[in-house]
Amino acid sequence: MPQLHETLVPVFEEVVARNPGEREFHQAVREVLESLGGVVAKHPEYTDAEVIRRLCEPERQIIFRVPWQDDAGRVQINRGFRVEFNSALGPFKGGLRFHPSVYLGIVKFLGFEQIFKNSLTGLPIGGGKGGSDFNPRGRSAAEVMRFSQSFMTELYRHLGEYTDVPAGDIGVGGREIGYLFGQYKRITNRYESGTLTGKGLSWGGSQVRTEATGYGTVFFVDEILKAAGDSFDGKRVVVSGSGNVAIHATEKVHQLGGLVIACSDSDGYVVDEAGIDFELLHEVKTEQRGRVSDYAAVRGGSARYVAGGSIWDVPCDIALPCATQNELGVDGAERLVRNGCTVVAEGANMPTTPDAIRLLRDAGVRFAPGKAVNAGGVATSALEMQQNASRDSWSFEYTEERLAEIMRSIHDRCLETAEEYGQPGDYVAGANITGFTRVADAMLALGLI
Ligand SMILES: NC(=O)C1=CN([C@@H]2O[C@H](COP(=O)(O)OP(=O)(O)OC[C@H]3O[C@@H](n4cnc5c(N)ncnc54)[C@H](O)[C@@H]3O)[C@@H](O)[C@H]2O)C=CC1
Ligand SMILES: O=C(O)CCC(=O)C(=O)O
Repeated sequence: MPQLHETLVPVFEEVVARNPGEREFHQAVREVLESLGGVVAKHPEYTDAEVIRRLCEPERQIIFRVPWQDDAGRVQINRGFRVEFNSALGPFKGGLRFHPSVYLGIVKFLGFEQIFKNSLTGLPIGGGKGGSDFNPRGRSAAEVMRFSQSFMTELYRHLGEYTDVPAGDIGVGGREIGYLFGQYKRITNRYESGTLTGKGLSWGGSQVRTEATGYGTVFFVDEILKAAGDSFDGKRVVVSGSGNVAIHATEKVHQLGGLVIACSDSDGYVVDEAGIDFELLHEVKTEQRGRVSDYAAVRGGSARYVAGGSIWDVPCDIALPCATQNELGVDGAERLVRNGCTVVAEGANMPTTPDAIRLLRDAGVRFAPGKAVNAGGVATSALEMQQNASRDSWSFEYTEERLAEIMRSIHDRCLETAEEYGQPGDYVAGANITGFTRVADAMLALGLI
């Protein structure tokens, strides 16, 4: 494990002691602190003002009961969370995750990552995240609606376009945002569009928000390739997951001349040598709420379903983990390297374990972290807020060009910062230092908050 700068050792020890059992949160904090040695050495003012210790402590954490009734009339109780991590740059901003694995440590790791990601976008948004241990799998639309309404019945009092603005994440897409926004509007008697993003196009949503995280991921990889005089042309790409991010990453890879040959869900993966048909995948996974095994069954011929197993066994030039945290470990990384993969870029949040990241980088694989690569989703959410505030709506083409421009700028600033701190080509250091510096300077300017 890389050493921490001496002033950061007690900071990390304190994070572990004060947040027991929150493994993913410790992991996310450690990964950022490992990049900040050069920054604290150059800028003692950050340590003097305890900026990093303050950054590791959320401004506010909300945990609440979510009671709801299932279709059989039984009472169900879930736990809801919203961690409002840092608002130095703007209102708290970040998605809601509905998944049975959700607990405080997951929400805090996601909220912590979100601070630096949102800072990297250059837009005025702070960091937060929320969710529930509610499992939408197998639930009817009516059950999801009743759950979402109950969730919002508590959460609404903490939200607002200048306070805290949630969006989607795993298990929360356009349907759930609709139920949540409907309940917010009903309770507050305000059509406050800027309170949630990821809305439908006919009721305040933005063009490209649905596609933005996947498209942005691929725009970022395109910049990595261009920086080496290369392109997507003819590249074989493996994309894990098969949800919002994975589907739209697949679509954009195909538009740029690459071929996505595999995708997955938590039960198994599909290899499709003719290229994953993203429209069919969208139909099966998003519309019908099916599995990738259903995709293979409908697609027939070119598609082969593998139950269980690891998608990282599939030989590729570029790997895009787009499913969930810690899904790519040392075994998967070893296989990617052995099979000649040269670029790994994280569409998901923290999908690669620290050991796997080290292995990839030691083997010369260009590795880019989620907080930079997948920032296009939240950036387009901020564009949705701009449109809501000005009662305007932009065209698909204009919004996509803004997204592409933001991703280019994040990419270039990561490389420039990495160079400035003597780590040329290191996207992890570049993303962490660039994201940190903007927030840290704002925290210094705003006094002891
Ligand atoms: N939706 C967004 O705008 C953003 C999402 N992200 C991140 O991207 C990742 C995916 O999110 P979404 O696509 O929005 O969620 P989603 O709910 O639309 O899709 C998640 C997908 O991952 C699959 N999955 C879950 N666990 C898996 C496992 N162990 N192995 C393989 N597949 C698995 C699910 O079957 C599902 O297809 C998450 O890490 C999320 O935090 C990051 C930035 C923005
Ligand atoms: O659009 C947003 O506000 C949040 C997206 C998100 O949850 C993420 O970037 O991980």
